[in-house]
Amino acid sequence: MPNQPFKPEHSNSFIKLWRSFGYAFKGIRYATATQLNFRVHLVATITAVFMGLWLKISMDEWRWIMLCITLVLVVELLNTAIEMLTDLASPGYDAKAGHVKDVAAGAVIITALFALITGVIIFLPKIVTLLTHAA
Ligand SMILES: Nc1ncnc2c1ncn2[C@@H]1O[C@H](COP(=O)(O)OP(=O)(O)OP(=O)(O)O)[C@@H](O)[C@H]1O
Repeated sequence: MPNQPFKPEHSNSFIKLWRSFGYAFKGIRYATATQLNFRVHLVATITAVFMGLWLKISMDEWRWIMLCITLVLVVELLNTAIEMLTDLASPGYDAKAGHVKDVAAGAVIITALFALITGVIIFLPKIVTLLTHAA
């Protein structure tokens, strides 16, 4: 039926919950397949986790790294959703549509800078110590 919101049928609440997980992972798979930026963030995430294990960072430092990873991935997913919604609502040129995308991109940059600075603060002194001891 046209103009009716799509609502899949659910026989019980467990199946409803299970399907919600499925839709969420479908969204993450879609972002991974279509968004280069999201794939770059995933590579950065894996690199940060391996560096954390290699450099034996403290539990407190792990908390900061996990916060950065979560923030960066969540903001990138929201940015992707905003971009897609903007393209749906405004397929042609519209200055406001451009501003919407620019503002969302601004949120990604701020989060990525926060993650970068946190990573430098945590990892750089340990790498310098390793290198000076190796020399
Ligand atoms: N409909 C539009 N009207 C006006 N300006 C737009 C429109 N769509 C995009 N823009 C401008 O072009 C920029 C890039 O848009 P685009 O949709 O290519 O996003 P992107 O950041 O390159 O993301 P991706 O490459 O992941 O799709 C936007 O930030 C905005 O400034």
